[in-house]
Amino acid sequence: MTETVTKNFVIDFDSTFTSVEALDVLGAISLKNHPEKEARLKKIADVTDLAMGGNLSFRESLEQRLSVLNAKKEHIPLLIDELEKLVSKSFKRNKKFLEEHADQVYILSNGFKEFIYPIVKKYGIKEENVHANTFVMDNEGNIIGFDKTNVLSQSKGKPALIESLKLEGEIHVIGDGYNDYEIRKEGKANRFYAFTENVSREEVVKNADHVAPSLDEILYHNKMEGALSYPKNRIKVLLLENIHEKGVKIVEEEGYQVEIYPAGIDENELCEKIKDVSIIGIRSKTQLTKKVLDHANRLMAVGAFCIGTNQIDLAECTKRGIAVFNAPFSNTRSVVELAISEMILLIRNLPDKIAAMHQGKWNKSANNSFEIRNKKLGIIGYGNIGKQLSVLAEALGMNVYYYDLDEKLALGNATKCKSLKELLSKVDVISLHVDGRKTNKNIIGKKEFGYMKDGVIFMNLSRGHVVDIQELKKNIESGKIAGTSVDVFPEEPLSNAHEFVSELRGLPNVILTPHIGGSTLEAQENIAEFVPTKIIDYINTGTTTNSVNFPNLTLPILHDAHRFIHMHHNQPGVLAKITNTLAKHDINVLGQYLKTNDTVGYVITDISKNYSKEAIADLKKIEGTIRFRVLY
Ligand SMILES: NC(=O)c1ccc[n+]([C@@H]2O[C@H](COP(=O)([O-])OP(=O)(O)OC[C@H]3O[C@@H](n4cnc5c(N)ncnc54)[C@H](O)[C@@H]3O)[C@@H](O)[C@H]2O)c1
Ligand SMILES: O=C(O)[C@H](O)COP(=O)(O)O
Repeated sequence: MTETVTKNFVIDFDSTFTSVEALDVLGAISLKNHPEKEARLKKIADVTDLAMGGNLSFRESLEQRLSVLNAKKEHIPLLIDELEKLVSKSFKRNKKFLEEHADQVYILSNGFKEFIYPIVKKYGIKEENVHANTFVMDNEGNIIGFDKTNVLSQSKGKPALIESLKLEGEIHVIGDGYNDYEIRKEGKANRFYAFTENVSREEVVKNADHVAPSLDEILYHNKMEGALSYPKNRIKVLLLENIHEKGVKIVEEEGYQVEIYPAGIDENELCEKIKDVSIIGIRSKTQLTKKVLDHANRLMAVGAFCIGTNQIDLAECTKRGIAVFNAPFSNTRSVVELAISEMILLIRNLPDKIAAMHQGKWNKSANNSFEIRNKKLGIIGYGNIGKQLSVLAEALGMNVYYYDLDEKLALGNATKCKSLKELLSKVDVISLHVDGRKTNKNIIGKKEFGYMKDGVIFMNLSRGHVVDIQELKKNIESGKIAGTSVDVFPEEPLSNAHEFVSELRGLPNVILTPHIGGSTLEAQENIAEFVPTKIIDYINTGTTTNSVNFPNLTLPILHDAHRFIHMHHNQPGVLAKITNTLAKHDINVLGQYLKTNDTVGYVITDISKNYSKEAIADLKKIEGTIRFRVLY
């Protein structure tokens, strides 16, 4: 039989249990109306930093800080109120762990018991396990010093105190300061965790046995059950292509490790970078090919921070149990506004007129300038963008015609065309809004240009490969097409530093834009909020709402239960095998959810917490299993 060793957790208070230095907060309270408030607060913070980095003796720092604080007894309840709100997030999250392990949890602080104990007792921590300094006050309640006989007010006080406790078992110290590391340095602890959730000090991190960005990490490292099945700081996120800062902030605040990159990266580089990444965020440029996915050993989710997902090998993602999310509506309006503006510019021949003006040519004339009112607009692809364009164009007085592969409801007075040929031969302005599926390659080529009316306006804001560029060029040069706008190209530069190469450069009445249909700040902000929220929900609860490749399931939040997430190839008998395995291991099912699509099945089982490791092993072994994970 293996003997389990008792683990004692010795936790620092300031900037560890709480996210701040208590004396800084006390200073903000006690110096509220003091004329030297700012200078004194700065002095307190500077002195704290010097001491925490090991560059000033603790006693000296304490004396200096108390002397400028001007604090009184009556400030202490106010300080407690403030600090209660500032308990570190991962300590708040793991309250249950602290309560359940109250005998092994100690607070060891050079701060003051008068405010520490009232806060930590709410987390089940015992008074006798709280070791800290105590204030000395005068008769009027002014804080005039501290108990100098307390070992914690002396240099190397923490190791000395730990020694005096004569704890049985291992001692694991958790803290952000050099004085916490000193316990380990003096040989009084088995491990020192540099706690970096609130502050990271080079000198401390450098000496740590383990750097812990959260309490979850420490519990996971010790194989102890905390609030989370997996520490968020272990989840690496790679965000490419200049994703809006709001998106970066959301994933950072979730506690993930985030790396950002301003542009797209090529396949080989991506193969390297993606190896230990759990979540990748891309836009339209980054190609997530089978080769890249072959290197993605840990990938759980892909966020397409755009509408199109043709740059992602969705089938391969599904096969590997990687959920893909996009932002299906967040930039729709931006594309439509650009399309409207461009058709007005083109029908009035403005690109050439504007260019001429810049060369000093004044060409005032109504020749080849028309209104869009009463013109026929042909929309190819009547999806979200196509429909939105239909509504706005009609409001401007256009007669709308559309063609879509699928049956679509005609909005307003729009007229459905039975074939692409019918649409192309009827309309004055053509706007392409099909999706980027592979079979849409060159759907507009020689034959299709041949169906179009002379003097037509042609616009592509969908995907580059859907138009045969050589044929487009010929038809512009021949004058058949009177005006063109192209926002998307078969080959696009990887970043703003690369040259844009295209045969369309320099042609008359042609607007070329650098794939910016969806590039408005409003759209980018909406996308940056939408996509991470879906991914975080998926990671935390298994919810797949809005996933483009997984069956969509919206799941309840887990309360006091564990969740088994089983993803498998859609083949007969898997659900029965899951049920049998659960029964075989006597597992109490609290709820079950199932959804399948053509290729995969997604089964969620919420269960009581008691189950064996063998049950998990058996569930993973079920034939057809793609991915299995446990959440709590
Ligand atoms: N330029 C940009 O910056 C920008 C921004 C956003 C979206 N887009 C692109 O715009 C396109 C449309 O986006 P959406 O949100 O409307 O997509 P969507 O999926 O809602 O609509 C696409 C529509 O095209 C139809 N379709 C597909 N192939 C067709 C074909 N060969 N003939 C006729 N109809 C066809 C589909 O049935 C669907 O109704 C996508 O390619 C998207 O990637 C570009
Ligand atoms: O699919 C999209 O939403 C557009 O093509 C925009 O892509 P982008 O985010 O790369 O500009």
